[in-house]
Amino acid sequence: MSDLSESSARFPPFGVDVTDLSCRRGGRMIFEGVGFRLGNGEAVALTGRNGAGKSSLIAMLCGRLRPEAGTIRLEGLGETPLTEAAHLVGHRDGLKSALTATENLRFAQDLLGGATATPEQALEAVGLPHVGVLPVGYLSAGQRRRVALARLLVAARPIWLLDEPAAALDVNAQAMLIGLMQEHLAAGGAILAATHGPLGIDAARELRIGP
Ligand SMILES: Nc1ncnc2c1ncn2[C@@H]1O[C@H](COP(=O)(O)OP(=O)(O)OP(=O)(O)O)[C@@H](O)[C@H]1O
Repeated sequence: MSDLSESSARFPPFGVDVTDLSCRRGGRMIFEGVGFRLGNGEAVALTGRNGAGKSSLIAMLCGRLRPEAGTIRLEGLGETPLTEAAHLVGHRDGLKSALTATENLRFAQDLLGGATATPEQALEAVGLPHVGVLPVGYLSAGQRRRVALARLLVAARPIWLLDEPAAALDVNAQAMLIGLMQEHLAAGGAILAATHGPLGIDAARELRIGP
């Protein structure tokens, strides 16, 4: 696996401030009064039982779901909105099955801007140096997840929002993911990750939502 630390961005000081956030879906209150702050070098492990609202909270941070109440503010990055400061690796990987892994990553790079690693470097970093030419539809679940994670590396964004990022990953790939998260934190990035297991980042704070 290649070391991307030399190409990692150094992110300027920033903070995401979430205050008194409530979520209602399908007419039902999912959570209320959630608040936290996330800044440079910080990781939050978002936990809670199935249906507690973890994916919904991430969707709110991405601007895909409107909060019932509360505020989400990004400070320190000038006019950049949170939607452009954050990378999302969600439940659905968002990859196009007919395109190769390399093409998917090039597409993501063009879309997201802020190019850092090349698609080839990113695939090597996630332990997939040989699958770049295959349509993503041919890849295993764990390989697809690795390609989705490689998207984090082809465009520099300070905030990573990860929804169960270790899903489908084998033990080696879980260690790779922890390494990528550590490099991102060391570069001054921040991570909020919904997880049902340990995140593998010692300094991560836990934010538990729901009952
Ligand atoms: N589009 C929707 N319309 C109505 N209710 C929804 C919708 N999407 C999700 N919900 C409900 O919102 C609640 C929270 O769902 P969410 O996916 O955020 O939970 P989660 O904590 O991520 O769960 P899991 O651990 O199972 O992934 C659930 O009760 C779910 O059924």
